[in-house]
Amino acid sequence: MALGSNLGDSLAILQGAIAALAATADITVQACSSAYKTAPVGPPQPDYWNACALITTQLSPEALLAVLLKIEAGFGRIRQERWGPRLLDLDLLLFGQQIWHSSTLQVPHPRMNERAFVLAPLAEIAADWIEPISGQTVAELLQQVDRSGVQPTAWQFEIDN
Ligand SMILES: Nc1ncnc2c1ncn2[C@@H]1O[C@H](COP(=O)(O)OP(=O)(O)OP(=O)(O)O)[C@@H](O)[C@H]1O
Ligand SMILES: Nc1nc2c(c(=O)[nH]1)N=C(CO)CN2
Repeated sequence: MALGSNLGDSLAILQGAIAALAATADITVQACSSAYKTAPVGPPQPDYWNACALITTQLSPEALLAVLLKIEAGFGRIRQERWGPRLLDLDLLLFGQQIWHSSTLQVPHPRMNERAFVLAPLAEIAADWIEPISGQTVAELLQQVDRSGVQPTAWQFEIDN
């Protein structure tokens, strides 16, 4: 899954979101990318901090989405404009090789293949994962996008399940 924040103390918020996931029953955080500083895609807004986390869960994709939305709300996520700045954004990218299409949930995330701010951190922890619609690995997808707006950093997140 993808984490993003461009309001408030973003690194602390992302760390808090990881801790909230680890503290959720039925969710184990297996790995986390380092933090990436990324230029905003979409309306002019502050730079983002982005990361990706690899989790295992017993939850269904829909139940997992509900957890993500609850954690976002817990950090004061106020939905103003689409693609506008936010304290915390949690997106489900892949759920194994499953493909989901409902009114509230599309997996794989429909815009992940064009987003260097997603693919760069994701390739750090899941380079060999296959995106089931294109059949390509995360590493291959990353090769196909412009990474100029994505800056890796040495910032590591703590994981304590
Ligand atoms: N894979 C997914 N991960 C997270 N939310 C999803 C997913 N698929 C659909 N959604 C739906 O998207 C809704 C809007 O999410 P949000 O406003 O955060 O979009 P966004 O993050 O601004 O834009 P984008 O979807 O391009 O990242 C959520 O309430 C959720 O119901
Ligand atoms: N750099 C960057 N740009 C974005 C991001 C994000 O996480 N990082 N999220 C968006 C809406 O999901 C829109 N634009």
